Amino acid sequence: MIFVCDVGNTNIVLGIYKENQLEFHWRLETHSNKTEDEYAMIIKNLLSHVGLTFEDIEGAIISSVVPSLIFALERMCEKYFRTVPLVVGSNVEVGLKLDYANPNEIGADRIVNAVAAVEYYKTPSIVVDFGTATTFCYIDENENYRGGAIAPGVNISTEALYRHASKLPRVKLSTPEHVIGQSTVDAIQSGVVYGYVGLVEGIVGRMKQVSPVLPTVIATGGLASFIAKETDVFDFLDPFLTLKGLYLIYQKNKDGGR
Ligand SMILES: Nc1ncnc2c1ncn2[C@@H]1O[C@H](COP(=O)(O)OP(=O)(O)O)[C@@H](O)[C@H]1O
Ligand SMILES: CC(C)(COP(=O)(O)O)[C@@H](O)C(=O)NCCC(=O)O
Ligand SMILES: [K+]
Repeated sequence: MIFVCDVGNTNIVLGIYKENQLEFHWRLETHSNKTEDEYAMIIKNLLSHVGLTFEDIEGAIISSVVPSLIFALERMCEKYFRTVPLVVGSNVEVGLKLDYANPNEIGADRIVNAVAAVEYYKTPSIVVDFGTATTFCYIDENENYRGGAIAPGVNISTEALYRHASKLPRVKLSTPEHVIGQSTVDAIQSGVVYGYVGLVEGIVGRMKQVSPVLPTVIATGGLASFIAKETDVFDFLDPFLTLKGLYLIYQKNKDGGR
């Protein structure tokens, strides 16, 4: 079984692949100061809950946009799974041309998403990942990663509003009944939800305008299903795109590609 793990700024999403299928998946809170031992014990419990142990894990791959956790999770794999994990970004072949001023700068999650998009969907494509940030990545018809856009995420945008305006409360992320809000809470929900839908449709629309062929638009990330309910801009909703990409990269590299 193969352990796949994507560390985002809010959540760590992890899964177990067995015979090319994602058999189990879980979501943990990201704590950038947690140690390899702490994460190992959490994961030990999750595995045991589905009847697995560390010994069942034959290989591992990690992508992380939180640098301090790369080392901890690498150590965890070595110490508890007894396997050296592949880490996206360090000597791992992803099989995509990265057309970016400095390719080392690209978030590992964005690269992994692009790998999965190329494998599972028709290019050109736009991957929209709704996490702490919302990222948009354009992959052209020659399967080149061409960059994209990074916007403040849905939750942190809402958070900023409540933190910086004394009279505005923290509100639950929820679609209001009307765009014309009749209370402060309704008005904030309208601004956040419809504002965000506008942002997404706007960026995707502009990317379509500069794409020679109509791109396939794929949504992923923890908040994708929430936004997808409010717009028809997406062709596909694929919540596990990042884990799928990790498994593809694992397979490309497992036999000494490193
Ligand atoms: N099981 C879930 N279903 C729907 N939304 C979720 C779920 N778990 C977390 N979320 C939402 O997704 C957000 C995190 O999205 P994610 O893509 O994991 O972010 P990041 O990659 O930046 O850590 C959380 O803040 C939460 O609001
Ligand atoms: C843009 C991101 C913060 C998104 O991370 P996430 O929302 O998944 O936590 C991450 O991909 C990142 O740190 N990228 C580096 C900059 C870049 O991709 O150009
Ligand atoms: K992510």
